[in-house]
Amino acid sequence: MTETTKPLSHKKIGVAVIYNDAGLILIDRRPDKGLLGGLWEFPGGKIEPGETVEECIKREIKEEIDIEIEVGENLINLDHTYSDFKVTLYVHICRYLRGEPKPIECQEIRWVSLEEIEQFTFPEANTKIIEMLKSR
Ligand SMILES: Nc1nc2c([nH]c(=O)n2[C@H]2C[C@H](O)[C@@H](COP(=O)(O)OP(=O)(O)OP(=O)(O)O)O2)c(=O)[nH]1
Ligand SMILES: [Mg+2]
Repeated sequence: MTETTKPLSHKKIGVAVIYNDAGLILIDRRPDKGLLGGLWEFPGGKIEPGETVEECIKREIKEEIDIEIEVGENLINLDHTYSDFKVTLYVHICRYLRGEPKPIECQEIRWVSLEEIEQFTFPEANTKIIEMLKSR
């Protein structure tokens, strides 16, 4: 018997952990329909050809949430394999600058503390990110 295995698609994603001046972190809830539907995430999206991670993060946050941020240090880069695709998440710590957050591509946005974040369900790949944030 011959097994044909299609290579998994591999997405490279810039991810923002955005802190405001009160020390809260911005999270958003993915649409119910589609991939990882209804789960909470840190805002971000696909890195386009020719773009740096920092440029990607700034652009995605403007497009998806309509706020301005300062992209700071790299927290972690991590690979994760879901059942039918792979991701590499390039995660940066960011600072909220200005603008009223708007749920343009998500269903809900919240500012939460690191203690509260436990109560929200994130994709599997995020476990490590949250662990890293707690150990800082
Ligand atoms: N932005 C973000 N994406 C995350 C996190 N954790 C995690 O596993 N991901 C995954 C989910 C998605 O597959 C991918 C983000 O890509 P995306 O939301 O821009 O695009 P997508 O794959 O949902 O949609 P598509 O354009 O491929 O149809 O990274 C996270 O905390 N933030
Ligand atoms: Mg996205």
